[in-house]
Amino acid sequence: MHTLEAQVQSLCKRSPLGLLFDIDGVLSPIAPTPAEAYLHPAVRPLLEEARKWAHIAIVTGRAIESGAAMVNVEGLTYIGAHGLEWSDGLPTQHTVQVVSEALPFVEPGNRLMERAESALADQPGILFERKRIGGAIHYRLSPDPEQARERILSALKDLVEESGLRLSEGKRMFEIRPALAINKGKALTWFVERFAVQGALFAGDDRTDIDAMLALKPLRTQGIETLAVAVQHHDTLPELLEQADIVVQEVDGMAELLRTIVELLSRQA
Ligand SMILES: O=P(O)(O)OC[C@H]1O[C@H](O[C@H]2O[C@H](CO)[C@@H](O)[C@H](O)[C@H]2O)[C@H](O)[C@@H](O)[C@@H]1O
Repeated sequence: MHTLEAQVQSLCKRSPLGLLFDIDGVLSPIAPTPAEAYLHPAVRPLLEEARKWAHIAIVTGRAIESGAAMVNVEGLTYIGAHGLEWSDGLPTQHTVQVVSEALPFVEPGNRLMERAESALADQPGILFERKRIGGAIHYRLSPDPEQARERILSALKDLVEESGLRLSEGKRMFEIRPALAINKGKALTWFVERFAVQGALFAGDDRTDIDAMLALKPLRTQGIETLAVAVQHHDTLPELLEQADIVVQEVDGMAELLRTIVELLSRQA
């Protein structure tokens, strides 16, 4: 069994190196609402250092503009909406590319969010987060989260099926997404190919991050060294932990791991 340190050391020797991070629950502690979430204070300076030696991607379920505004480091690849939106650098300074297959879902996604807002208008503690395509329906602030979850599911099930979109689930929220085979796994594979990286680390904490962890596995057969990092919280899914090579505790643990990576890379340089 390799120690965490040995695994990280071995990965950091690979060049080019790719480091890919989810945001919420990984670089940013979970907050009551999306707008209240902020980057862990140690993370920004560490990413600014790490980008000197590695290709870095921020792979988030948030709309790209929202995720990038939180991280706010130039020179990284920003990938939003689970792989649908891309930007080479901060979207305030670079063009956002939207995956072309997703464009026909813009209007249906808007309509579905409108219908969801009407259908759930009387449900307390629900927050609607609009995105370019579809959006998220949060129930973290609901007085009875389990009741709210069931109510959202039953209100949306038929609407979603009729619309050609799909529902996915995250922490205390549902997401309306295009019914396309584009996810964080696809995004990770594209990023690895694009920069021809020989080592790739992905860190995630939630259900949609499992796609990215699974996408690391076939890379190993191509000789690419990979590391799947699970950031564990009280509510972490066992399915995510099963796919992880290493587990760190909470966002503090992630920040510590990032510090270790930066120290290793700077020593090598
Ligand atoms: O892929 P991620 O970067 O982890 O994004 C996943 C979703 O994160 C956000 O929601 C989650 O974090 C919020 C702030 O901490 C929290 O209030 C909410 O309960 C969580 O589900 C974001 O708002 C979503 O758009 C992302 O899809």
